[in-house]
Amino acid sequence: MLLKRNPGRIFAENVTYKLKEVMATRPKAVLVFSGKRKSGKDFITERLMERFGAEICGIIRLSGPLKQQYALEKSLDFARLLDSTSYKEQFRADMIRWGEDKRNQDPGFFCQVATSGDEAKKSVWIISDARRKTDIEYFKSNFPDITKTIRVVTSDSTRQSRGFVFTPGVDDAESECGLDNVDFDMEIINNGDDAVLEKSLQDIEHLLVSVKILQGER
Ligand SMILES: Nc1ncnc2c1ncn2[C@@H]1O[C@H](COP(=O)(O)OP(=O)(O)OP(=O)(O)O)[C@@H](O)[C@H]1O
Repeated sequence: MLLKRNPGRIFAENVTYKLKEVMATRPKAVLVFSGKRKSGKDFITERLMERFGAEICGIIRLSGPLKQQYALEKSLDFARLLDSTSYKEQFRADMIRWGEDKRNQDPGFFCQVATSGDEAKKSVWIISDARRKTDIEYFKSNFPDITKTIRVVTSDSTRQSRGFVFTPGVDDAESECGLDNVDFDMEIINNGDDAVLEKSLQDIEHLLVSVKILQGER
């Protein structure tokens, strides 16, 4: 039965039911990737997404919401914070401080914001860029049985061949080194050997079959 449309309220019984369903939806698997700069996190997570399909998998970048939230709270132009003009330079130092303050108040803040969008409605969350222990703790504590941590391991020489140059202040900072001494559920060696990478992707595929997200072997 349709009820009268009323702004801010649910206006049909069957819609109420569907909305509740959406709000109650939780992922069936959370794959949390980390790795050094140029290790291949984006490359591998995009490969996985192509393999399993965008209807099943959402790629979620934890680094995404920082600028958006900062712009929102400070009433700034978000688009201009993203472009390559000098606009963002006026705010860079303050934005870094603001991000640290937010994390100190609530270590899961950016994880929570990043997983509030449309991609988070998919069954499999591919978190492409965990950088801190608190990122991993957030997913392990909120989704204990379904979170798998995956480290992309790549030799320095391979990273250099992909354009990596050690930059003091970046490559020795917490955002690069915060997960150096953590045990991961799985490692992917990504030194450019396709057969080795394929075997790791198959292992992830088997994992998704085992939790009944994928049906049988492809
Ligand atoms: N297995 C691979 N085979 C071929 N090219 C690869 C492979 N892995 C990564 N690359 C290439 O290496 C470069 C760096 O990879 P990518 O951007 O995925 O790294 P990243 O870990 O996401 O880096 P950053 O942390 O700097 O964003 C890209 O050009 C990517 O296409």
